[in-house]
Amino acid sequence: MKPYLTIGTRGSRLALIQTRLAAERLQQAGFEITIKTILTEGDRKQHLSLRGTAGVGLFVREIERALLAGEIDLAVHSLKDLPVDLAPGLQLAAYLRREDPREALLTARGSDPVLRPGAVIGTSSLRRVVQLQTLYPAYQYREIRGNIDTRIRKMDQGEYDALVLALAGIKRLGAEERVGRIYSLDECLPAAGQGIIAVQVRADFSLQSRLYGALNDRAAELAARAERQFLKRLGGGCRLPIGAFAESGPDGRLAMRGMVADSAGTRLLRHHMNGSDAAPEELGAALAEWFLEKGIVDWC
Ligand SMILES: NCc1[nH]cc(CCC(=O)O)c1CC(=O)O
Repeated sequence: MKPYLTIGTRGSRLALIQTRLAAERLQQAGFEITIKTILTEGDRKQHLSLRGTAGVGLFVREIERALLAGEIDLAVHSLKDLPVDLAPGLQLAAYLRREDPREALLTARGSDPVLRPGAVIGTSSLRRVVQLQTLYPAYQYREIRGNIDTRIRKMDQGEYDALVLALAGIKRLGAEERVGRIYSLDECLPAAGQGIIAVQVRADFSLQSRLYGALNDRAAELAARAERQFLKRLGGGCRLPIGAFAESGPDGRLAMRGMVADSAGTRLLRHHMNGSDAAPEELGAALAEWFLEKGIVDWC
């Protein structure tokens, strides 16, 4: 196998940091790495609302096209931005160790999370709004677009009093000093795959197994497979706010929680189940089944 690999990634600062994490490990494993940045439709349309199905895969399709065309050998993604259905012929070969999956509140001063009633909190995620608005009803949640650095700048300019963002991205960007508080998983379940970096490749068993050996974290893989199966079973065109988090414990156990709400947040269900790390997809599917039996399809 050739020791040269070209990695494709989005060009955002976070995407490049994540790609370098993977690249350094591959260099240690003896590969020579070139990084190629790819402009995606999502990057071009930063200002548009990505809520609903319109946003699915916007950050991914051009990268998948480059993979299929052989312009790159692997792609590094934030798993939560990857649609459950990858382009035909492409697969995930490895999952990097999960960064903290929780959500964080960022304020301009970082240390002071006490906000006045009516404070404007920027988030683009309905999943975050429906979970947080019942706990913190005094705040106004307003949509915000752009990559993380752009969002922080908008807050510093006074457009927002605070932001809710994935702690994983904040940590990787080294912006922890902005974090005013961290929401527990009981307060706000993350998006499926949040905090996990995934490596996508063409079907090529030899490259896949070498990437798996050099990069894969088993706990992240189990969580990713359970959480993505949960999404897949709930999916089918209708985009309700969905949270999911799976964690492997002792004795081969896999524990998972899920949250599904309607888009107004008036109906919100949470449930958890245990399964086996020998069958992460089964656990994700069983948990999804519980929600489907509650009739969430009628919430679409
Ligand atoms: N949707 C954008 C996105 N994709 C990945 C991350 C952060 C890193 C991660 O969750 O792995 C973010 C920013 C955010 O949601 O705050």
